[in-house]
Formats: sequence, structure tokens, C-alpha cells
Amino acid sequence: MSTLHSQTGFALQLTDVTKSFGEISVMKGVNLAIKAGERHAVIGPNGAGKSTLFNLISGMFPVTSGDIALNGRSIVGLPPYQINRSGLARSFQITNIFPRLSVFENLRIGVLARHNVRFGLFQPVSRMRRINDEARAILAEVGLDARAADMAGDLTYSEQRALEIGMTLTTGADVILLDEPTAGMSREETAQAVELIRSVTEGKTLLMVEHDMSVVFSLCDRVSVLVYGNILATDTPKAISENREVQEAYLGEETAS
Ligand SMILES: Nc1ncnc2c1ncn2[C@@H]1O[C@H](COP(=O)(O)OP(=O)(O)OP(=O)(O)O)[C@@H](O)[C@H]1O
Repeated sequence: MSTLHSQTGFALQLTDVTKSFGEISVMKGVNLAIKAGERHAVIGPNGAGKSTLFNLISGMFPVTSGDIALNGRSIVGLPPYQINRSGLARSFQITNIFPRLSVFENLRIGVLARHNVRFGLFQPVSRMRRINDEARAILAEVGLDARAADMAGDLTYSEQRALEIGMTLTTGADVILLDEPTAGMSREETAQAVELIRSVTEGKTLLMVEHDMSVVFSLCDRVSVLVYGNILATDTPKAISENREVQEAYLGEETAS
């Protein structure tokens, strides 16, 4: 895998990806190359196809045509769990944790799944210790040590989002997809979330859907603008914010609404 990785230099590469729902064409030939190790945002007006894009990459929806490669290998046609095992983890816009289990148990389930271990009485102690250690390390990484024993459902909204990010880390993936990770957060919570995302994605590749341009500016190396199933532009946050076509796409939306 690493050889292929260094050959292409891209962690994720979409080539002429199209997606139609019946007669409706939602992706119209998307080309997108995410460099290994970069933090990349996808922005775009409502209904532009950002969620569909994530659903295609994570294998939730089959592509109509085109190719998606993860670390240089095509993942088209693979089910979500295999894409996940190939190194891609996605966190959802909708909170996706077990509310009646403790924070630690949530993370441990993720680690167990990664090691393909079922809950049981007869696990070797050494293996369980390793799994607990791994879960504890992720707990610390996402800053939830003090909440380890609390039920996940009792966490604050932003703590739940931190736990979700922790869940993506349990998979050991090196390409992380985050769907609007700061949506619904206060300015202070957003600043904390940005720092958390920055630290947990160090050395990894991040692709995120994000509406908040200040988050994009402080976190991302590059931005792609998706408008009605086409990538309008890919560039640095500064260049994108100064791009006339992009400004018009957004102004067009504001005028329409
Ligand atoms: N399962 C589906 N069947 C039919 N049409 C769909 C389906 N999923 C999405 N669409 C359509 O595809 C288009 C893009 O939707 P999508 O949810 O990907 O946009 P988005 O950019 O994520 O929007 P938002 O920012 O509002 O979440 C919309 O017109 C939507 O109605």
C-alpha cells in the first residue's frame, strides 16, 4: 500500500465521478485529488452534493461512473466496511455514538472492531489490556479523560462530537472524512474543535465538509468548491475567497434565497 501511496502522492483521488438518482444527475464528473497529509475542505451551497460526495467516497452509495482511489487503489464497488479497513474513516453529521454506553466503552468497541475481537469471557488478558490501553490513549487524544465513565448520552454536544472524532480514530485510518464537525457549536467550542481536529489529524489526511470559512482558513491547506455536482475550483483558502466565480456562486445562492 505504501508503495502505491508514494507513487501517486494522493491519499484520495476521484476521476470523472458521476452519480445519478434516476433521471437526476447529482455528480457531473467530479475530479478531485487530495494529497497525502493535507487538510482539505469541501465547501458549496446547499444541495451542491457535498453529502452525496462523502456517501460515494465512503461506499454508502455506488458511483454511476468514474473511479475513486484510496492510497492509489480503486475502492469502487467495495462495501463501506472494506473501505474502512482499507484506511478511510468517516464521522457523520448526525451523532453516531452509543448513548447508553460509557465514553470509554464507546471507544473500546471501536478498537475491538478494528482488531476484529468480539466481546467475550475468554479473551486473553494481554489482548484485552492492549485494547484498553489503545482506547485510553484515544480518550486522552480527544480530551475526554475526565468523562471516561460517564454515559456518552450525557456528554455536551461538543463533547459528543469529540467522541465521534475519537471513534474515527479507533479504526486506525489515515484518511479521515469529517462532515461539518463544527456545525451547531459556539465560537469557543468551534475554536476548541479546530484545535482538536488539527492535533488528531497530524500526519493524516483530512477531507471535511465545512461551511464556516474561518474554520477552513485556520485548518485547511486547500479548499474545493462544489457547485451543482461540479468542482468549480480547488485552491488555497485565500485564493478561493478571492475567486470571482466562487463569490458569484455564493452570491447567486443568497440572491435566490
Ligand atoms: N437518495 C437520493 N435520491 C434522490 N436525490 C438525492 C438523494 N440524495 C441526494 N439527492 C439530491 O442530490 C442533491 C445533492 O444533495 P446533497 O445532500 O448531497 O447536497 P449537500 O451539498 O450535502 O447539501 P446540504 O449542504 O444542504 O447538506 C440534492 O438535489 C438532493 O435532493
